[in-house]
Formats: sequence, structure tokens, C-alpha cells
Amino acid sequence: MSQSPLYIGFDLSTQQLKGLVVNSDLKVVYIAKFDFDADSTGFPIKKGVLTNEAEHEVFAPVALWLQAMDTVLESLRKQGLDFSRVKGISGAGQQHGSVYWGDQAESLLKNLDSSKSLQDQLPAALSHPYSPNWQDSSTQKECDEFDAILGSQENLAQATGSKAHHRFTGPQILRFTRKHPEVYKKTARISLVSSFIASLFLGHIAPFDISDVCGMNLWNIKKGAYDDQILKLCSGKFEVDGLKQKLGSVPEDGGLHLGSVHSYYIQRYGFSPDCTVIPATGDNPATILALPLRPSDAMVSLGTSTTFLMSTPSYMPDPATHFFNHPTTAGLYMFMLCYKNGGLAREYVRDAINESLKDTPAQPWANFDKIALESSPLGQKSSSDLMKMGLFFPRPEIVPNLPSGQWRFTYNAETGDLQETTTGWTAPNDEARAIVESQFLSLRLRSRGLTTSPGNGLPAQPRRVYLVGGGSKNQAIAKIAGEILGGVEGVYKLDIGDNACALGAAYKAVWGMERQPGQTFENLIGQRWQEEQFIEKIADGYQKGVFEQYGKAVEGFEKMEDHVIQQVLAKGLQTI
Ligand SMILES: Nc1ncnc2c1ncn2[C@@H]1O[C@H](COP(=O)(O)OP(=O)(O)O)[C@@H](O)[C@H]1O
Ligand SMILES: O=C(CO)[C@@H](O)[C@H](O)COP(=O)(O)O
Repeated sequence: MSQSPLYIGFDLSTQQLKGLVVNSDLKVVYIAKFDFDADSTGFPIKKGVLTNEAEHEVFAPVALWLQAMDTVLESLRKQGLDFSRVKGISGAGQQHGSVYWGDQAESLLKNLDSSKSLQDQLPAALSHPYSPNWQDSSTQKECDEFDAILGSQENLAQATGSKAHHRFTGPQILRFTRKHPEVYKKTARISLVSSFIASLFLGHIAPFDISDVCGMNLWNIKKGAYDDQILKLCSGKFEVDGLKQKLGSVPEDGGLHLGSVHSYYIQRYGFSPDCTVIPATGDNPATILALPLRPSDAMVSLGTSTTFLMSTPSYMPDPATHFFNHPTTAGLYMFMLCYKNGGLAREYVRDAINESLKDTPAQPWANFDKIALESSPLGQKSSSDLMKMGLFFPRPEIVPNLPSGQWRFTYNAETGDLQETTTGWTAPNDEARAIVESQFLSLRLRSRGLTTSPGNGLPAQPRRVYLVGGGSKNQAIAKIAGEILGGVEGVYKLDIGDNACALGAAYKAVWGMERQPGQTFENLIGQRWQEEQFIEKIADGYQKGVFEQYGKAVEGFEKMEDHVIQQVLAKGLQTI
């Protein structure tokens, strides 16, 4: 059997842990998955998390992840993986989640005993058994303080890449100092989910990753350092130096060799002592590493949430969006939009359509897709008809910051007249196309400043649109995505669809271990990338006429959102 090297990427997401193994040619050779709800024992979780609704808290038991890690490694072994061939390990962690370690952590990590499981040994290393989850929205007060600390939301976004968000780790830590002051005092170190993965394999606490640290509202991206004023706020009534020690330093190189794998893994699974741990990053930064993404390409992850990702040399922060350091390439940034209402919101419409037809097709999306494709863009029979558009948020939304609700409008693109009305709407059928349009119009509205003309007099748009995640299987969604976002070369889906972030993490390990001095991630992965095997074109992108008509709709869409925001504020309703 060939002894060529292998690399593992772990994806520690909200609902599952995956371990994906690739070879130096970037081909996937093993995948193991541990579904938290289905496969764990002893945790009263739902969709991977626990909730305290009274305080809008969402959190996950860290011991669950320890159980998952040993089980995934065991499952890879059962599949036949020869761990001695694994030369590098990296990972992708759900963003913003934090792990609180006690003062025994370093010693317990260092002395891991291979005859016992991680779950038997490491809960004692934690000062707090839970990790706040990205769906948590308990930190409104703290977010207000973060938004004010540099004078405005705009200034905070300029410094840290984002305005304050409930889920971001800085506001979460500040709340922790207030809710659990005694535990905070006893906390020796704080990890992100990404650096937690690396810590498990290193046997000591790993530093934050240069990209994932930008999901905390604490890191000044331009200065390449923590922002002292914000750290002071975040430390609450405690010493700022204490917080600095808990956070630790942040190395710039995303391919850094953090150290060799701990003997626990050598003895228990047969890893080689020279297997090296490379910094794990956030799940979204890892997703853009699943292919040699060019700055003119866009990626849309259609999972439970929808995220829109671009790699760009421009740093243009705005309170409505996120900028992060690129996980591998200095001088590039990652642009991101993150929506809570993605797959779930589409599923509501899908189910309403199936119910109205009294049909439960074997392929549950069949009716939704047929109706979406038969409906004309924006519900217009001719270009002078009123455009139909709406917002469909079964859950409170992040972009824009609105409570749950549904709003339907008509828009006259000639006069700019916008009317809130359900007249002319046939529910649920008109909603199939309208919900997909609504989601993609929002993406186009917020990403238009980052796209440029591909030449030949064509309007600004991405070169390609790549779809990943569960929804990327859907041809109807792909077609509408191309009509709205454009993409001169078309809309593509990654062969590995649902496993993009684990794949990106594995590629990060390949790059970290096999790069030549100075060789960029894009260069190394680009050289080994086999386009015809790894991606598939699933829809056309730019279509003259339709793209321009949707351009007019974007203006109406922006007006519609403003209208709804004003309406919500006037009613004194709380945004999330
Ligand atoms: N054929 C399909 N058409 C549209 N959406 C789909 C299809 N198959 C799966 N999905 C959606 O994919 C989502 C799950 O995607 P996945 O990437 O696995 O999510 P996660 O964010 O949990 O990793 C679900 O919300 C589901 O509605
Ligand atoms: O909060 C964000 C990004 O800001 C989310 O995208 C989380 O990172 C989601 O992780 P999973 O859905 O993969 O668990």
C-alpha cells in the first residue's frame, strides 16, 4: 500500500462533527460524521444545542464535542484509515463560540492518558461546561456598549470588520464577566471553537487563528492587534491584562506548524509522531479554502443559514456586513454576509405548497421547484408590470436586524412607488420564487460594491458563483441565483457540496505542510485542482435583460427593507 501522505480536516459545526481525509492530490479518501442529536449519549440537546429562552441564550455542552472527537477518530479507524500516514491536521469550527478553560487545563491536556477517552479526562479542564453558540442573542446590552465604545457602529466595523453582533465573542465574554464573575475569575484561558480543535490535538492551548479572531469584535484588523479600548470594555470590572492573558497572542501565518500531535493520538489511534497541527479556522473561512477562489468569485453556502463569501483585496467595512482576515493569504480579506433565515425559511414555503397540493412527493422539493421555475421573475408578466417582492423571516434575522415576520410589497420600477400589499399575491405559490428572489436580491444589494465589470462592456458581477451546502443540490435555486447575481462564467456546485468546510480545513493542512517557501494557498491548490472532477456547472449566470431587470428590483428591495425597519422601529418592536 502506498505510504503517500494524508491530511485531516475536522468540521465542528452546530449539529455535527465531521472528519474528512484527503491525499496530496486533494482527493477525498475518507469521511466520518458524528451527528450530535442522533449519535451522542447523555446530552439533552436539540439540533446540537441547549437553550434558555428566558434569556435568549443558546449554548452547547463542550463534553459533547469531546465524545464526538473520539467517536469520529474511531470511525475513521474502522473504515481502514492508517493514521500513521496522516501528516497534517487542521479544522473548521463554528464561528464565535468560546470555550472557557480552568487553571488545570494545561496540565490535563499535557497529561492525556490514551487508555481513557477525551470525555473522561477533559471536562475537568473546563471552568465552564458550555460554549455560547452563534444563535445566542442574549447580549443586546453588551452590543450597545461595543457599538458605542469607538463612537459609532461604523467605527467599530472599521476597526474590527463588523459592528457588534450578539453572537460575536467579545460581547459574549463581557456578558460572561457579569453573569458568571466567579467562573470568569477562575478561567485561565479562552479558546474559540477553532482553536479548541487545535488544542485537543496539540495537548496544550493553541492560539487563535488570524481569520477566526476577527469574529470577536476585539481584533483591530488594520493594526493587526487587539484593540486596547475595546479590550478594556470587554474585561468589564476585571483587569484588562487578565483578559489579554486569557486570549493569548495571535500568529499571522495560517499555515504555521503549531506543533506535533500529542502522544494520546499516537498511542490510541496510531498517528505518527511527526504529524503536525496547523491552525484550525472558522467554518466560513474554511469554506473559501475548499477551492482556489479568485477575488472575482462569489460563494453562497445554502445550509441551515445562508452565508455569502468572497475573497477580496478591498477592505470596505460597513455595519451591514463582515470583513475578516483571509485565513491563509496576507493582503486578502474575506467578505461575509450571514443570514439566519436560509434553508428553514425556504422549507416553510415548500411545506405550505405540498400541503396546499395535498401532495408528499418522494423528492420533497419537486413542487416547490416546478412552481418557482414556472413563475415569472418578480411576478411580472411584462417589464412594465408591478414587481412583487417580500421578506420572509420565520426567525429573527441578522441581515437586516429585524424580528421574525413576513412582509409583501409591490414596486413600480418606473416611478419608484412601493406599496405594502398582498393584493395580487397568491399564497403559497407566488412565494416559491419570491423567497428565493428575496434571499438573492439581498445578497446582490450588499455585495454590489465588491464586484467589478468582467470587461466587454458587461455590468459589474462575479466571475463565477459557487454554491455549497444542502441547498446547492437544487437546480431551481441555482437558476434563480444565476439570474439575480449574474456570473459571467456561470453557477457551479462543488462536488463535495455538504462538506465544503471540512474539505477547506483539510486543504489548509495540505498547504501548511507541503507549501514551498512563500507559496500562497491559491497557488498550491490551484496547481493541484482538477476542475472537471471537483466542480459542476449547474446553471447559467449572467443573462442580458434579466440581470438588468433584477438590478432595478434591487433598488426597490432596498427601499422595502428600509420601510420595514422604520415600521418596526415606529411600533417600538425590539429588533433581535
Ligand atoms: N434539494 C434541496 N433543495 C433545497 N434545499 C435543500 C435540498 N436538500 C437539502 N436542502 C436544505 O439544506 C439545508 C441543510 O444544509 P446543510 O449544508 O447540510 O446544513 P448545515 O448548515 O446544518 O451544515 C436544509 O435546510 C435543507 O432545507
Ligand atoms: O455565525 C456564523 C457566522 O458568522 C455561522 O455561520 C456559524 O459559523 C454557523 O456554523 P454552522 O451552521 O456551520 O454550525
